[in-house]
Amino acid sequence: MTAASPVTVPSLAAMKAGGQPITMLTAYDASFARLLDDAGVDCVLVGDSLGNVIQGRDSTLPVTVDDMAYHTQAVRRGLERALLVADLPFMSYHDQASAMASAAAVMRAGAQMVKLEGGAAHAGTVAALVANGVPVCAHLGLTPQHVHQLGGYRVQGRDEGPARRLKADAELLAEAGAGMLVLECVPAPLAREVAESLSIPVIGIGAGSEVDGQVLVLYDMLGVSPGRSPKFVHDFLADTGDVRQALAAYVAAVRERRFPGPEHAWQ
Ligand SMILES: Nc1nc(=O)c2c([nH]1)NC[C@@H]1CN(c3ccc(C(=O)N[C@@H](CCC(=O)O)C(=O)O)cc3)CN21
Ligand SMILES: CC(C)C(=O)C(=O)O
Ligand SMILES: [Mg+2]
Repeated sequence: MTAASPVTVPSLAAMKAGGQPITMLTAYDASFARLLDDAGVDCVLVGDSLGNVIQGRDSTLPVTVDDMAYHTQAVRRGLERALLVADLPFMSYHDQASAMASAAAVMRAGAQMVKLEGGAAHAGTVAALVANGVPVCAHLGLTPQHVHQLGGYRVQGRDEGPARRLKADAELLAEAGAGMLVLECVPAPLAREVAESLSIPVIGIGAGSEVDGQVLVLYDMLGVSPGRSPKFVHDFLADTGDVRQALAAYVAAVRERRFPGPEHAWQ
C-alpha cells in the first residue's frame, strides 16, 4: 500500500471547492501527532493553547516562540500526511520584522503554515509573510491573545457593528494572501456567511457546522483538560473509551457534518 499523499495548502483549497470538510486538531508532541496522522486528520495545529493544556497557565499570553518551536519540532517527527500549522504566540508578530523572525523560527522547526490572531491591522504582515513563502492562517472572532481587551472568553460578532467588522477583516486578510481562516466562537449564521463569501477554507471552533472544517483542542476532545469545557467541546473519548477510536470518531463526525451539533454553536 502506498502512503496517502501529503496535505498541502492547495489541496485544502481543493477540499473546500469540492465540499469536503477539513479535519483539524491540536497536538503538542510526536506520539499524539502520529495518532492524529494515522486517524486521517488533515491539519495538525501546534496551538498556543499549549500554554493552558501543557504548561498549566490560565491564558496563552506567557507562551514564547521558543516554546512553539520546541513543540513544533516534536510534532513534525510524528507526521507524514497532515499539514503542520503553528501558532505565532502573543507579541511575536507586533511588527513585520518580529513576524518574519517568529515565522522563520517555527517554519525551521517544521511548520508548513503559521497562524496569527487579528484583523485588518495585520493584513500588511500577512502579505509580507506570504511574499516570503510562509503560508498564513488568519484567526478571527474570539482571539484568546486579546483576552484582556475582550474581558474574557466570550462569543464575538453578535452585534451588527462587530459582525460587519469581522466580515470586512476576513475579506482583507484573504486579499492579503491568507490561505486559511479560523473562526472561533462566532454565531453560526455569521460563520456560514464568511465561509460562503471566501474562496479560502474557513475552519470553525464554536462557529457551527456550515463552515469548511472544524478544529478542537486535542485535550478537550479527549476530556483531559482541567476545569469546565467551553460549550463547543464534545468529549469523544467518553463515547468510545479508546484514544484511537475517539480520533476516528471525531474525523468521521466532522466529515459527515454530525459534529458540531446545534448544542455546540451559537445562533
Ligand atoms: N483547553 C483549551 N481549549 C480551548 O479551546 C482553548 C484553550 N484551551 N486555550 C486558548 C483558547 C481559550 N479558548 C476558550 C476558552 C473558554 C471559552 C468559553 O468558556 N466560552 C464560553 C462562551 C460564553 C459566551 O460568551 O456565551 C462558553 O460557554 O463556551 C471559549 C474559548 C479557546 N482556546
Ligand atoms: C483553538 C485553536 C484554534 C488555537 O488557536 C489553539 O489551540 O491555540
Ligand atoms: Mg491559538
